[in-house]
Amino acid sequence: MVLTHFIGGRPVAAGPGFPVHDPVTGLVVRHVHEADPEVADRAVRAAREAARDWAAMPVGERAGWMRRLAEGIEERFDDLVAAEIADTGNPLDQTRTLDVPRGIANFRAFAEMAAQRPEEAFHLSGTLSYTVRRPLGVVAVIVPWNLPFLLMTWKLAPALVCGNTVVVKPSEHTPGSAAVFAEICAGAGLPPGVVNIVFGHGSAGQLLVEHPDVDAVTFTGSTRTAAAIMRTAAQRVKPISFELGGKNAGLVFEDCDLDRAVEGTVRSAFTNGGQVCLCTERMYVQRPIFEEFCARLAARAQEVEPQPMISAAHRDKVLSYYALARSEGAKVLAGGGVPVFGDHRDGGYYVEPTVVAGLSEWSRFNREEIFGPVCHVAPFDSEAEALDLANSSEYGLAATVWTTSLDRAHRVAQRLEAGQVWVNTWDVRDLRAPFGGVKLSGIGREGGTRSLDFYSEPTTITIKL
Ligand SMILES: NC(=O)c1ccc[n+]([C@@H]2O[C@H](COP(=O)([O-])OP(=O)(O)OC[C@H]3O[C@@H](n4cnc5c(N)ncnc54)[C@H](O)[C@@H]3O)[C@@H](O)[C@H]2O)c1
Ligand SMILES: N/C(=C\C=C\C=O)C(=O)O
Repeated sequence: MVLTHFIGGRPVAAGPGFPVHDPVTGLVVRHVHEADPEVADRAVRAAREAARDWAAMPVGERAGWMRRLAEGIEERFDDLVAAEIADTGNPLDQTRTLDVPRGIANFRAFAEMAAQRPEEAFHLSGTLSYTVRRPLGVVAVIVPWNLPFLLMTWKLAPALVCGNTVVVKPSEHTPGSAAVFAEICAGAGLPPGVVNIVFGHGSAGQLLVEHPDVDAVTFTGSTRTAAAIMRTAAQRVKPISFELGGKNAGLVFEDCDLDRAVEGTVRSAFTNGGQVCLCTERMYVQRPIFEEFCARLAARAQEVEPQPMISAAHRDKVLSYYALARSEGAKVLAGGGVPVFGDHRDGGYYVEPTVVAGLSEWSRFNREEIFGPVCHVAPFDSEAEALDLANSSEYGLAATVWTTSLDRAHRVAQRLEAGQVWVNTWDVRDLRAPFGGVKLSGIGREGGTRSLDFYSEPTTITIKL
């Protein structure tokens, strides 16, 4: 069975098929149709045809549709979990407690935020100005493979509730949960054409970005791809929202709760095999506790259950950084290679959770996003030095600070060049808060009213009273 596109509320089997591999075993888990220009155009046309009626629907009614989609996700929970695991090899626990539940949370959160959002009004010299908001129109939603369902629904919920229709292009590595979601949309009776899903590689995404009838692009993925999308979108000055790569820093001060700092770093460095844009790849530890922190993190890294990389190519990329570290004289405190299981997983794309030290700040290892279960640990002496080290990156997505000093927590967090700073915790997400990165980590913010601002355009109407 080849996964079909979902256009105008119906399955569409068109375009050549391509294989998707199970990262756990390396075996082919499914085949998917690749969208060609005709398929992409058909999907955009279906979205356009549905756009007027969907935009005209009162926001309260659209919020009701978001709640129905959340119910549909709940009803198909196990199918979504199975599809996500088949494509990503993610652990069952993570998929059941994070990946799929966040899909439900995304739809419910944006249903409430949109339905309750006030409009603005201003009195001035005998006039009243008020705002109304209109959707952008047809939005291309292009998403990556690392948290496929979470990230797709993070974009879909606000885009839809604001009255846009969408054409989604999931990653070529992880089509399964999007295909189940298509069935959920059809099962809920969502008006045909409101959600369209086309599969394929980057070229399929490019077809959407360049399509003249796509009004805006929302993208989560690598900074490199974003640059290509930006060049294409620039031809028609399309609004873009970018959630991109990171090279996130963690600052561990000597006054921290060391148990919490070590456990928090185990999570922030190794969750999802380090394949989360928010993961920490650069750790800076105040010198008095540097040796103890390294020893404890290295010991814990050896207890972490290895998780597969999404593909053989990505596994090889991560291993190339392990080799680079060794070639540059790094001290490998834990991991650094490929785990041997002696079972079916030996055909998969696994790497060892790894901790290294002793590399220059300017090593490629410490400058480039690796996107694997690995971090480098370096000492620092002063707070100012720690901030300079953390802020030296071209990226600025997230950071963590470990300290028991309230003054230091606020002072340091406010000086970090990042879109999100966690203090004594990691990856706690309030969906109402702005989310996104600075520098090479993104353009714009999503989350809360920021998402509603991106997915709709205000008109100011001024009336003589
Ligand atoms: N900031 C965030 O919230 C966030 C979240 C998850 C992942 N990421 C980043 O995503 C990257 C990993 O994901 P990835 O490897 O799938 O990224 P990627 O950029 O290779 O691909 C992302 C998506 O874009 C599509 N694509 C590729 N080339 C395209 C083009 N020229 N035009 C249109 N679409 C194109 C891909 O098919 C895929 O669907 C990492 O850099 C990670 O940091 C960021
Ligand atoms: N966008 C979000 C997470 C991004 C994860 C990056 O891999 C989210 O939690 O809403």
